Amino acid sequence: MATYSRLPGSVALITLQNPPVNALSAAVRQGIVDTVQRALKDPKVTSVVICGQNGKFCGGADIREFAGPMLGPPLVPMIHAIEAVDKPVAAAIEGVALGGGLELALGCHYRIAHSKALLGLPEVTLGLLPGAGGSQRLPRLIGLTAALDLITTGRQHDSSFFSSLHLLCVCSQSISSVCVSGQSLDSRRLSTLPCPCPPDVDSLLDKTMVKVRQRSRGALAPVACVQALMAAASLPYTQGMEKERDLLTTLFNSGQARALQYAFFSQRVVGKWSLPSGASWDNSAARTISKAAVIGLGTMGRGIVVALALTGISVVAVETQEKQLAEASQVVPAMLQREAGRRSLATPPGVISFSSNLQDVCEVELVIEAVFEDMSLKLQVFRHLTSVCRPGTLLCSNTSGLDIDRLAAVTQSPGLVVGMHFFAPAHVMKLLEVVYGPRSSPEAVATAMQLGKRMGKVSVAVGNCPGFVGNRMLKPYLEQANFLLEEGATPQQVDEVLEEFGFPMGVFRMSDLSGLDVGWRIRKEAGLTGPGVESTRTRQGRRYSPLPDQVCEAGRLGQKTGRGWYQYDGPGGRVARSDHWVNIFLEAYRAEHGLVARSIAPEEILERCLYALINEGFNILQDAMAAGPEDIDAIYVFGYGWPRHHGGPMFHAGQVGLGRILERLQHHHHNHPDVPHLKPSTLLRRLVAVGSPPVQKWREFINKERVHSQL
Ligand SMILES: CC(C)(COP(=O)(O)OP(=O)(O)OC[C@H]1O[C@@H](n2cnc3c(N)ncnc32)[C@H](O)[C@@H]1OP(=O)(O)O)[C@@H](O)C(=O)NCCC(=O)NCCSC(=O)CC(=O)CCCCCCCCCCCCC(=O)O
Ligand SMILES: NC(=O)C1=CN([C@@H]2O[C@H](COP(=O)(O)OP(=O)(O)OC[C@H]3O[C@@H](n4cnc5c(N)ncnc54)[C@H](O)[C@@H]3O)[C@@H](O)[C@H]2O)C=CC1
Repeated sequence: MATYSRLPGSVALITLQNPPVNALSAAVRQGIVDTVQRALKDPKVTSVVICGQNGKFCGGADIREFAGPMLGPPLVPMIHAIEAVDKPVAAAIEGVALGGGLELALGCHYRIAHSKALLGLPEVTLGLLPGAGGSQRLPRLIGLTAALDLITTGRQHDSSFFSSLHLLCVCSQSISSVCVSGQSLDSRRLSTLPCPCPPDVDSLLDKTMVKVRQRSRGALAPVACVQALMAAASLPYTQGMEKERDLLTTLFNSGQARALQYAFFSQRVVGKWSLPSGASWDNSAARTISKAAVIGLGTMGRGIVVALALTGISVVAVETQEKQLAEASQVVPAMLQREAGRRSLATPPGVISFSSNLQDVCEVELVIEAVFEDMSLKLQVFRHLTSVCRPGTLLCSNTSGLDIDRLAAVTQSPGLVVGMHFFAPAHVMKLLEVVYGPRSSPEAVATAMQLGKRMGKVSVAVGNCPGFVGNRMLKPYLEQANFLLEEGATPQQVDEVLEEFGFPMGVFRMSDLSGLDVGWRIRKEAGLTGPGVESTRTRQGRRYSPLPDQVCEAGRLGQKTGRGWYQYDGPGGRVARSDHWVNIFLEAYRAEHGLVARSIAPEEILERCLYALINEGFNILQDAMAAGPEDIDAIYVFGYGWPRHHGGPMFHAGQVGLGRILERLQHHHHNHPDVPHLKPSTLLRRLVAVGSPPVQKWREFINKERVHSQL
């Protein structure tokens, strides 16, 4: 709702009230319409101020209402009516003015903001465009060039940024006084202004269109945003608004908008974690960490040190290899400086000390181990840590998938051991899997989750199983990609199909970037390859492709060696080019194993890679290794480049139709009975049997089925 009060004198104050962010629900919109009418009718009122309760102006349209029928007064005529009134209306912005909130402010005649307020039009991130006049009013106020950038990226900025664009009349530490009465409002109605455009407007629009198509392949909203701004640049306001409405209607009814809105809420759902034990975010206290240590300063350890230091935590960084230590002590401060600059932090706040002696971690409150993926080495490090650290120190491992319980078992306090699985580069990637074992205490989980949040990560609590959630699902995906090569595909063909779907990189380009030795080491650790293991296409009772092992044996470890599934300009090169060597190698491999190459359709490539991964997601939910589909989807969107406009693998399964996924898995499993990952999961079958409920209902269904022992 919105409340009305008369300030001493002649100012009417309208306060939006809809905690936590005063979103424009039907009730708030009705409140605005009613209170503006009241102010107009009151002869004593000469000006109106609109503000938000609890120091927040408005977080935009109420996203929760998008799923139901539109009730209450529509936003566009409401804002238009405000702009048309003959008493000056000012928006007094504190906290946030986002989306529809900023559009409301653009309909007001004046905008003043607290210096710490955050403003922006993030609709594109929800699969929409600023459809309450924002795409037409903003460029008329700040010019086409700046509006294109803001609307197509959805970026949010503080008041000083918007002051410099003349969007705000006042930006100060206090917004208690506004004096706007007695001046002509003609020039204050943004819909009446021309849209300032640069001389090369067509070229600007063309270039922006190319850029947005490259940046988010297959996403509809950024393209529609550019089209709406083209209309603002070339059409009168009324026609521009018609274009805005048409584009918004198309977007609003698209699966992409539903996917992106689901992704918004998933990110928040995973913060409200709960464990099978009943421990959860609201009943488990977290410790605040101020001193931490990182063990092993390779690829991951360096990034983790930077991520910790950026939050103001003092870090002891330990590395046993002299050369690695010397290199890290040069590289890490530079990485820290660069990242602090990128985040506009004046000076990196945390203090880092480098050491080759594990004894130096004795004073810290939390340790993150990031040594090689080798269980016996990790056990040795954990034994050592438990003997040198103070009692009560949290011991965490960055392992990609090894058993956290085994590590916990060699320590004095198994309850204080959890996995903190970062993603490379650890100071940049948003995802953190927090891995709990049966003995991990709620306090340890809560502390790791909160530490992740402090580092700006999306932290997801996951159970302890090989590969945890993300890598466990990646395994069948990679496996299918390798099988497709055996059957006749090339790395480029597979990558093109996956990139067309929206992944920033196909599976082979991604593997080259991560380093092919990472998986090789894991397969060796699992006894699947290495000296003494026979080079057959069946291992441990199931189909196995030795292709990636043989590529590594040829010294091709990906970008780092300048050769992998592709060739690069040299070690560390970034541009992937197809490599004749790979084609010859694949032909020789197929001949050796009596395989006849066939032409494989893009649909088969996509189905086999994605549905095998999704099927494992259902197995993970069934095993209670993830609390719900949102957890899996957040992991894939934030850690594995799953295109956000497809919501995440589990959401995508719902969009495709669970019946269809089941039918295709059955088909592929029939053709490849020696691939257990293609056998449809029991949970998937159960969901189809009960009529394929929407993804939002799965958590409840799974819990019920578990109680009745159906899973
Ligand atoms: C605001 C934030 C920056 C706050 O961040 P933080 O403090 O970190 O808190 P959070 O945990 O993120 O959030 C707290 C809490 O609030 C909930 N929440 C936040 N924002 C919203 C919101 N806008 N609506 C509802 N709920 C919100 C959040 O979920 C949390 O709750 P919890 O989940 O229970 O924990 C940050 O939250 C943020 O960035 N929020 C999003 C801001 C945003 O994106 N705003 C834009 C919204 S879209 C918009 O405004 C759209 C438009 O302007 C277009 C006009 C729409 C017109 C209507 C549709 C008409 C359709 C016509 C065509 C169809 C016709 C036909 O079919 O025929
Ligand atoms: N590289 C990746 O993309 C990811 C790796 N991981 C995991 O992170 C861990 C580290 O991986 P990377 O950084 O890639 O390995 P890396 O090989 O780049 O670095 C490991 C470092 O640990 C050091 N080290 C070995 N034993 C040590 C000891 N006893 N004490 C101190 N330092 C020691 C090594 O000298 C080396 O510098 C592994 O468990 C890996 O599975 C997790 C996520 C992603």
